[in-house]
Amino acid sequence: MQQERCSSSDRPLDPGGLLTRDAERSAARLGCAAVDFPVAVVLPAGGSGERMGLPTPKQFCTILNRPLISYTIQAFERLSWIVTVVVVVATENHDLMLNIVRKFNHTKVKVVHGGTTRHRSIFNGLQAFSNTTDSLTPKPKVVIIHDAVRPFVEEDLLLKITLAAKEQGASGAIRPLVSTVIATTSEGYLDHSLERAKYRASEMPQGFLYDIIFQAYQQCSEFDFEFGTECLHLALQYCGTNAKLIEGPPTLWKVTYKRDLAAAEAIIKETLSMSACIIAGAEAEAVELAKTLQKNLNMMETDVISCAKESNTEYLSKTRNFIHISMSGSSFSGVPEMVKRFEDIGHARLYPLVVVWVQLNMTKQSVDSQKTDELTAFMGLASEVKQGNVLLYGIEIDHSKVPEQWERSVERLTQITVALIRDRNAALTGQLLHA
Ligand SMILES: Nc1ccn([C@@H]2O[C@H](COP(=O)(O)OP(=O)(O)OP(=O)(O)O)[C@@H](O)[C@H]2O)c(=O)n1
Ligand SMILES: O=P(O)(O)OC[C@@H](O)[C@@H](O)[C@@H](O)CO
Repeated sequence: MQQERCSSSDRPLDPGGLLTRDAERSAARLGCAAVDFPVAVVLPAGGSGERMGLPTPKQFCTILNRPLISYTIQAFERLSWIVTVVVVVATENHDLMLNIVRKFNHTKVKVVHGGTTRHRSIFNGLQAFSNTTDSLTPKPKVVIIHDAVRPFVEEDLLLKITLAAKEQGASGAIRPLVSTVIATTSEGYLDHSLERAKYRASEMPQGFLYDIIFQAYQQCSEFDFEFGTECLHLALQYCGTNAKLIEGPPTLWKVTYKRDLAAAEAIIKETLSMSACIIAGAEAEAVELAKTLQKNLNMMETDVISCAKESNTEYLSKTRNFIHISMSGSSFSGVPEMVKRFEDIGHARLYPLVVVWVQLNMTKQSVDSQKTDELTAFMGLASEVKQGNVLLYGIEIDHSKVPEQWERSVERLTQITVALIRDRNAALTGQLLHA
């Protein structure tokens, strides 16, 4: 079958690195040689998240059943030129962090203990590389320091930060200020305001020649350790190294308050919903419905394939949303087979997959015991595959010879499908909705 896809030139950037695979593509895009020196990462994650106001430290709060820190780790781990990711956690969270490393197969991670402040935690992280006997933490040429609660960091920016740190000794991401900065008097009145255009917000990631930032931390004062918040300042004050500043995208923000967690979830769901694979089978009516659905799903990048066989593995690994169109009467036997293939390639390890099973009824369906049995079996299958992080939904649509009726049904099918893919709500799995 001719594979067809909708164009999606306005496709948003991939802020969480959820879809892009390797920095070499970005290196090529940036026109720069791939990184040919060792680069490591330190993710300070030893805080308690007081401003989040939740019992769980924000770095361990989950989005789609996965801790926030795992998204941040993945944003670095997927890059072939990053050797090690040192995660710095509070002692009491050591085992929790090791469980996350195991569950999500974070192979480049080394866990070390944090300190009472962010600077102390970062220094502890840097010291992990000074123990050269450990093969997992060889001393890097450049070290990237990045708050563990900033899950969205793109390959392109990381390359720019790394190459600038190599050349200049230090580099940091910045963003325009949204609010004006003012100085207050001790009585709580306005003393003066700063000219906003002259200032920027210091964000993460930041990059350093390892020797420079390690030396700065070795020299810095107790006051810096206790009250400081800026690594770039330490490099300048103690090593005379002036950081190159690089403007980053809006998605660099730090998850600090509850609203930030909701925003992060929305961005992740939006990123996961940008594409879909429609499996149509061979029946003419199913193929026709697949093509109409593809046309209607013009906000997504879609492929239509005949069946989820090995030969189409490339499609199965490219998206996390699958719409399986079956003629009524055919059981959903294709679903377990497809889910097994997902398991074999570990496709649902990091993100929940959505399978929308569309049943195209060519004749009016009677609600009888057979139908009830079918529904019960479908709910059972949905419950089973959910264990493998696959969300299985059902939609049935009655074929109609009346064009207007059929068009309305297909429109409803489109809307329900988009809603299920976007929301990934586990509570609706196993249901057989009606378009
Ligand atoms: N002693 C500390 C304090 C903070 N951090 C980390 O530094 C990053 C940025 O700090 P912040 O947003 O202030 O985190 P918290 O200190 O946890 O937040 P709060 O100030 O609201 O308690 C976070 O990933 C946090 O886990 C750390 O590693 N060690
Ligand atoms: O002060 P907090 O610990 O809340 O957050 C740390 C931030 O200040 C820091 O990540 C950036 O400003 C870059 O230095």
